[in-house]
Amino acid sequence: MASNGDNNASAKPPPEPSPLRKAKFFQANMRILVTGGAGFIGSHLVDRLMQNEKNEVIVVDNYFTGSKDNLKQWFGHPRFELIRHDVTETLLVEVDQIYHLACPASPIFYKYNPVKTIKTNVIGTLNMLGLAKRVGARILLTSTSEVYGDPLIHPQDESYWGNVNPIGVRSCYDEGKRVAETLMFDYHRQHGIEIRIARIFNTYGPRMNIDDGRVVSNFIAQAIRDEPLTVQLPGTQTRSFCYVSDMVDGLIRLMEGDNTGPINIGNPGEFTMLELAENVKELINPDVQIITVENTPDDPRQRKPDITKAKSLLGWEPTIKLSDGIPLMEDDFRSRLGISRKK
Ligand SMILES: NC(=O)c1ccc[n+]([C@@H]2O[C@H](COP(=O)([O-])OP(=O)(O)OC[C@H]3O[C@@H](n4cnc5c(N)ncnc54)[C@H](O)[C@@H]3O)[C@@H](O)[C@H]2O)c1
Ligand SMILES: O=c1ccn([C@@H]2O[C@H](COP(=O)(O)OP(=O)(O)O[C@H]3OC[C@@H](O)[C@H](O)[C@H]3O)[C@@H](O)[C@H]2O)c(=O)[nH]1
Repeated sequence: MASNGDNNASAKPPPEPSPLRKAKFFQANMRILVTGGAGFIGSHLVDRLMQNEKNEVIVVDNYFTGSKDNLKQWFGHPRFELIRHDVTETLLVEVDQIYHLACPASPIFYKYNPVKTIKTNVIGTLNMLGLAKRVGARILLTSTSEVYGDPLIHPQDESYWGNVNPIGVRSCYDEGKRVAETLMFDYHRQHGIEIRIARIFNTYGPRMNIDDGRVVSNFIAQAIRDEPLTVQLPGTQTRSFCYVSDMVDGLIRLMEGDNTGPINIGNPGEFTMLELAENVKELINPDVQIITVENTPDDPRQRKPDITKAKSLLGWEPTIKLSDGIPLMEDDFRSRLGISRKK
């Protein structure tokens, strides 16, 4: 039985996987569902999963923040399927693993229709757990560092219960993900479902929406367009940024390993938003201005993952530092914006 190192053993054994898994003469491909697979992290995950020719990948997405364009290299591939589907509706597909990512992640998008964000987190996760129960699939939830809210301990390890405003403008996401984690553990204890929970810290890289609103994409797009970098006040708030290929590696290790989690996956390198702006300015456009602008309510003041568990239980740690990741993302943004580097 998988464990997170704590005493969370389930009452029942997990459901049996498909009989094909035990077939003597026929080795079926691993069928993997990725919800939210047309989004930023999801599409990179799909690319990695598709590299293994023993994997069949099914993506479901409602294209709220994702795009078919992110998956176009796989259209027509015999091991790939794309379904337009909203996870708040039930779904029945025969799969062995479910990577459940579907949920808008950028604050401006998750606040846009907060009731829908809660439904996506709660009803969407219930639906995917129901599917996992029915077909005996292992399911991984992409939870978030936002479950720690505005953390009062630093860095954050997985034993910290968090400091979350239950009625604020970010609660649809923070509390939604907290309920999603609760549902995962209740299905695990009550029905023996094999679960994995990743608590993802801020992730960046190619394919982020250019007008996504998140800080790294904002600063890079602004620097390329010669627009001032908008540091939200006070500018001393911190974040820790993980490059997307490291993130995907961590998610796959978690899925394939024996630990339920929750496990923090993120890069412990910590920067204030002013430092991030300085870094982007230096790397992309030394002439660009940095200005300060108003912030939004309940913005966490500090965030940095303690990744002891990821290191010891998954043998994982990030390999790409911010100063190497920013130029990789710049290349992608320049080609999509059609703005080449100044001579
Ligand atoms: N990127 C980060 O920094 C970060 C940090 C913590 C957690 N996460 C989590 O990782 C996951 C992916 O994040 P991302 O950065 O790739 O975001 P994203 O917005 O690029 O991707 C989310 C995908 O889910 C789809 N989606 C949203 N609601 C849906 C619904 N109801 N039904 C079906 N599809 C739906 C979107 O269209 C999109 O393709 C999310 O669960 C997010 O909460 C991301
Ligand atoms: O233009 C900007 C945008 C943002 N910021 C600041 O940058 C920091 C990070 O903001 P982002 O919007 O990128 O992301 P947040 O850290 O608030 O939320 C993020 O973290 C956890 C994930 O689950 C969420 O999906 C993700 O968006 C905040 O302090 C914000 O005030 C700026 O200074 N300027």
